[in-house]
Amino acid sequence: MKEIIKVSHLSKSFEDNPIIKDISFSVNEGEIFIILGKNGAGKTTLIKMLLHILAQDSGEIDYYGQAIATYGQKLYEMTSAVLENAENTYGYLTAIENIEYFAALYQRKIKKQEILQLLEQFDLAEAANKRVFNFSRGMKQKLSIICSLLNDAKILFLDEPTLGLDFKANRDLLDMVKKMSKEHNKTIILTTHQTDVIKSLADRVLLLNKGEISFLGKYESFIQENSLVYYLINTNTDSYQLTDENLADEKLKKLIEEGEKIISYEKHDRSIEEILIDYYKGG
Ligand SMILES: Nc1ncnc2c1ncn2[C@@H]1O[C@H](COP(=O)(O)OP(=O)(O)OP(=O)(O)O)[C@@H](O)[C@H]1O
Repeated sequence: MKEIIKVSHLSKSFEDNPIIKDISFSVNEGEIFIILGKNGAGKTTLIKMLLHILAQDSGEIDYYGQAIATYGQKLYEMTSAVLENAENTYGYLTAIENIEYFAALYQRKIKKQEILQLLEQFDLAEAANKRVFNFSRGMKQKLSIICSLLNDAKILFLDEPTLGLDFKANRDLLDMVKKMSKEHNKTIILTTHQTDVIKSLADRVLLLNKGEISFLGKYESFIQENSLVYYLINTNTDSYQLTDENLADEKLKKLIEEGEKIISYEKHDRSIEEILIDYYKGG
């Protein structure tokens, strides 16, 4: 697997407040790499450094073995980004005009038919000729994503891309991201708080905690290493959680002997939500 981004000993503080502390990792070509961490963990800060929008205090970021600073304008041909709350679209232009504008910016010829198809795909066809300042947040987000896809960049950064999207748009976006990675070999670096996004997309995850990496590896390993089976007994007055099956059986017998009314007795696998809550509590 080809390594395309290499981050070494990266650090960043804001007003003496360390946000990223000496982290190192690399991103491989064609993978979907998800950066996780609770609110304020430094995900957006990290992405901005990877895009050279924000300068690091120390450490190196290399693209294809070459320092990020040497790329200049070329970095913007190689990468594309939809940042959190970013208003990359223009309110006084219509949806079609925005797409035409961005296509021209990226020197890409695009036919009206193709624009309409893109809008259709994201359920924006009806708003094609409406000015964007009247759009809802979700509609603007969808249009931003369409525009970010126009430069055909090899590396795509998506900061909470599904925020504000309705169910269908969410599903369409996940399908599209998966297709870009698996069929078009694009590298996707994404942040999200939504576990359906992690579950359906993640090849590898990086978990930021107090500015450090608390997990880096394949999504399957993340789940396996943190997996936990437990047994849950619910009575009409209380609930008991035990990790050992024999102890759970004994507890159940005892409760029955004591005359407790058992509502349910279930085996559970710890979910990704529970795993992340535990990590985030620790940070
Ligand atoms: N320009 C800045 N000046 C000062 N502090 C900043 C600046 N940008 C970010 N921070 C702080 O750095 C920390 C990390 O912010 P960041 O936006 O990277 O977090 P995040 O992981 O993306 O959070 P969220 O999940 O809420 O989007 C926060 O405490 C934030 O207040």
